[in-house]
Amino acid sequence: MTKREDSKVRIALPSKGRISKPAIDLLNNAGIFMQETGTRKLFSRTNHPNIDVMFTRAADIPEFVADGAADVGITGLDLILEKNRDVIILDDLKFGEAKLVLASPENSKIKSKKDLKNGLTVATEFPKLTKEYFDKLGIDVKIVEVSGSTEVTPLIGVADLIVDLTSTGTTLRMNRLKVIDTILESSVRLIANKESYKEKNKTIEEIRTALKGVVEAKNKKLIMLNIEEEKVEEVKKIVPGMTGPTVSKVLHNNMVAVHAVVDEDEVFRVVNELKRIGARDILIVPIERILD
Ligand SMILES: Nc1ncnc2c1ncn2[C@@H]1O[C@H](COP(=O)(O)OP(=O)(O)OP(=O)(O)O)[C@@H](O)[C@H]1O
Ligand SMILES: O=P(O)(O)OC[C@H]1O[C@H](OP(=O)(O)OP(=O)(O)O)[C@H](O)[C@@H]1O
Ligand SMILES: [Mg+2]
Repeated sequence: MTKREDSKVRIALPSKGRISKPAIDLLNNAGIFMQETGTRKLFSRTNHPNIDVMFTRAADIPEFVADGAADVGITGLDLILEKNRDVIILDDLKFGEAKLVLASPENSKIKSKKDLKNGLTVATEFPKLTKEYFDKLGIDVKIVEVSGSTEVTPLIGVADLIVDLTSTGTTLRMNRLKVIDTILESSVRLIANKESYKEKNKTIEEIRTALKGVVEAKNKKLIMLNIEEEKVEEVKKIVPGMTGPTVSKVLHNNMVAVHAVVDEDEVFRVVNELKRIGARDILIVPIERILD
């Protein structure tokens, strides 16, 4: 495919599957909105005249970005490494977290890595990563490439082992499979075409910054409270904040208002500790973006 000549930045997004909606939501939260929507749309303009979007299968995105059909793309690290295309990985977008694992049937003789031996058959959608894994171990296996439902292959006698993605572990359990080893920890990445990254650097960096701001804010809350001025040092110990909490004077009394960013899973502890030292009017507010 030849490289597009225009100066627009085209973003390749997964058209279906589990990372499609979160990828679109991420762009929207970063202030980039598709103008044309609909399940069968392949291209869309956005609210930014210099950015457009292309929808394609997640597995094809590394290829389309490498050959310049798109300038940047959003897809899983598993697919980026499996397809082995020459792209720049810009950022971890911290969704679509899954492990690529080697698994065997619960009743199999292969119970751990040390039971692996030459001649086994392994079914997978990831032949390259599977081959690299076994090559590293110096074990010669037969790899059967499948395009889905990998977990049933041991049950129907097609394979001794599988290499597949798992997140909750439900599919493995349902098919009576157990994990022998983790080959890769994957999540969704922002990738760029090498030439585009040079030629269209300003717009690509703007997109990257906008997305990063949303990713940074994801598991964070803004905490706001009022407290007596002399308690500020105690507050600082409880709420470390990003670059220290912001403290501002409240008129008419000896109170100060404190603002700080807190990890979502710290909120429970922080609120209880703040209340204990006399904090009042506590507000916990969602954050849309953090730009440093
Ligand atoms: N169980 C999972 N949990 C989290 N992320 C996953 C999981 N399975 C896959 N992913 C991530 O999502 C990417 C796309 O997988 P998904 O199965 O949604 O798309 P697809 O295979 O293109 O679509 P479909 O399965 O509908 O044909 C994977 O490459 C991986 O990065
Ligand atoms: O650990 P779990 O949460 O059970 O997830 C694991 C399943 O998720 C993926 O399949 P997906 O749902 O994308 O369906 P697919 O096989 O049609 O791609 C993967 O291929 C596993 O089958
Ligand atoms: Mg799938």
